[in-house]
Amino acid sequence: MVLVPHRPGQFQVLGEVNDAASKILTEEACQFLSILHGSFEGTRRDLLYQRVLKQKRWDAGERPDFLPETKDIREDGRWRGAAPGPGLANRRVEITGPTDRKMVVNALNSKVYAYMADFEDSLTPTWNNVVQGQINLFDAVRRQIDFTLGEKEYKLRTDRTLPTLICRTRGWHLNEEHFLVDGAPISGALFDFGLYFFHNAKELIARGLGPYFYIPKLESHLEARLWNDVYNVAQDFIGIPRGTIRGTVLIETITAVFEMDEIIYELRDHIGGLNCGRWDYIFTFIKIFRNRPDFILPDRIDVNMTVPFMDAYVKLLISTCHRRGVHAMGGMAALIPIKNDEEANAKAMANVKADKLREVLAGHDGTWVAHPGLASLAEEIFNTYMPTANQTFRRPPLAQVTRDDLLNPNVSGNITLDGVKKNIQVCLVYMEAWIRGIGCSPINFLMEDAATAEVSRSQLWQWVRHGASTVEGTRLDKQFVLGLLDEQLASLTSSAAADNKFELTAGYLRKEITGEDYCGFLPELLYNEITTKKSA
Ligand SMILES: CC(=O)SCCNC(=O)CCNC(=O)[C@H](O)C(C)(C)COP(=O)(O)OP(=O)(O)OC[C@H]1O[C@@H](n2cnc3c(N)ncnc32)[C@H](O)[C@@H]1OP(=O)(O)O
Ligand SMILES: O=CC(=O)O
Ligand SMILES: [Mg+2]
Repeated sequence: MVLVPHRPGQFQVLGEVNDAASKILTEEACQFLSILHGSFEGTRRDLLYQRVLKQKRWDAGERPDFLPETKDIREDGRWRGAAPGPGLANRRVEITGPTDRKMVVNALNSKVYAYMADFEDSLTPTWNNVVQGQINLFDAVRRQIDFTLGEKEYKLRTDRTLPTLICRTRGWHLNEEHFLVDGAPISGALFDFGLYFFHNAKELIARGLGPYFYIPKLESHLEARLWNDVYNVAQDFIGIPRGTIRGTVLIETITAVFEMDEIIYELRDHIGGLNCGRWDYIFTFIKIFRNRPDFILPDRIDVNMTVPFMDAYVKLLISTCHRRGVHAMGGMAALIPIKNDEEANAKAMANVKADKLREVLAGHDGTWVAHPGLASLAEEIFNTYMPTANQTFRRPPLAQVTRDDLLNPNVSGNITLDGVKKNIQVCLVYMEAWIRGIGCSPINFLMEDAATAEVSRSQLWQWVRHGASTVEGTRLDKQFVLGLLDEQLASLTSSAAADNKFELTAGYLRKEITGEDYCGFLPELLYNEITTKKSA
C-alpha cells in the first residue's frame, strides 16, 4: 500500500535540551517526529475513542468475543508471519529493564539472548528519563557507553556477542507533553519509536541486526495496523526496505487476546512474535469488568499463571503463534534474588524455576527475566527442554480455547486483610517512587512496576466498589480502607526522607481506591506530577 506521509509540522521542544540531548533532538529527527505525528495522530485519536466506546459495552454487560468480520483471517491456515530478524531466532532468555545508563550496561553484559530496553512499565516517563534513555541506547548501539559511576566502571564486555537490543516504547494512550507538533503533544509511543528508529536503524542494520521493538498494551488489530503503517512510513522515510523492522506484540489486554491472529496478520511483514504480558493482562481483566460483581478476584497472590483464565490465554497464544510460525514469548515472574536470606532466596528461585519450566513445557520460545541474577537459571531450563533455537516449528492443533475459558472469573483463593494491606503498600511505595522518577522498585522482594501496581490499585478499587468482605469477615468499605491507608501512610512517612512524596501520593490514591474515580492508567493519573515544561 502507498502511504503518503504528512508534511513536517511546526515542532516545539518544551523540555530542557542540554548538550547530550542535542545529539538526539536534532532538527532532522524532530522533523521526522513531526511527520509521524501529522500522519498518524488522527488515527491514534480515533482508536483511543474506540477504547472508550468498548468500555461502555463491557459496562453494559457485553463480553469481548472473537470478531465475526475477521473470521476468514483466523480460519485461513495458509498465511504466516515474517521470519525472525537477524539476531532474533534464538530468544530463549530476554532481560528487561529501564533505560537507565547503568542498567543498560548491566543488561547488555548479562548472559542473555536479548535485552528489552524499556520506556514503558518500568520507566517513569520524565523528560529526563526518556531523553537520557535515548542517549543511552544511541551510545549502546554504537558500543560507546562505557562510563564510571563513583568507584565502579561500567564497561561493555567484548568477550562474547551482546544480547540483541529490542526497544519497548510507550503505548498508544500516553502523550509526550514536552514535544508539541502544531501546538499539540505528540504520542509518547511515536516519540520513543521515532527517535530510536531515526538514529539507530541504519547503524543496527550495518551491525548485522535491525530496528526491533516491543509493542505494549495493544487493544485491537486496528491498533496493530496503525503500527504497521508507522513502520512502513518510517522505513520508506530513511530508505530501508519495508519488512526490516520487527515488532513483538505484548498480548496484555483482554480485548487483544481475541484478536491475536488478526494482530499477527496486520503486522505480518514485521511481526516478531507475541508475548504474554501477564501483569497487564490481569490488570485489564480487572479493569474492563470492574463494574461487575461477578468478576471480583481474590488476593493478587492467588491470581497466578495456573488459574483457568490465565492458563487459557497462554495456551491460545502459543498455539496461535506457532500456527503462524512466529515466536510465543513468555513473561515475567515478579520474584527477584533476595540478598542476605539464603532460605528465602532459595524459595524465590525455586518459584522462578517452576515458572520457567511451566513456560518451556507449555511451548514458549523464550522468557523474560527481571534481574541478571535470574539469567542462568532461566537459560538452564530452556536449554534442557528446548535444545533447538526455538520451538516455533511445533505446530500443535489450535488450542481449543473458548471465549468462556478466556473470561472465566473463577479463581480459587480469598480476599484477606493481608492482601488488602499489601495492595495499599505496593500502591503507596510504587507510586511515590514513580513520582520521583523511579519506575521500577523492589517491594517485599518482588519486582513492582506500572503493570503490577495497576493490579494492586484496581483490586482495591473493585473490592471497595462492590463492598467485598475479607475472609476474616471485614467489609471493605471506604472508611475502613481509607483508615488502613492512613495507617500505612503514617508508618511510611515516619521513616522516609524529608522530601518524600507520600502525602502527595496518598492524595491520588485515596480517590482511586474509594470506588469512584478510576483513571485508565497510573502513568496518566500521575503524569502532571512529572512534567517539567517550559511554557509553549
Ligand atoms: C510487567 C513488566 O512489564 S516486566 C518488565 C518491566 N520490568 C522490569 O524490567 C524490571 C527490571 N528490574 C529492575 O528494575 C530491578 O531488577 C529491580 C528494581 C526490580 C531491582 O533492582 P535493584 O534493587 O537494583 O537490584 P539489585 O540491588 O539486586 O541489583 C544488583 C545489580 O544488578 C543490576 N540490575 C538489577 N536488575 C537489572 C536489570 N533488569 N537490568 C540490568 N541490570 C539490573 C542493578 O543495577 C545492580 O547493578 P550494580 O551492582 O552495578 O549497582
Ligand atoms: O509487560 C508485561 C506485563 O506483564 O505487563
Ligand atoms: Mg505490561
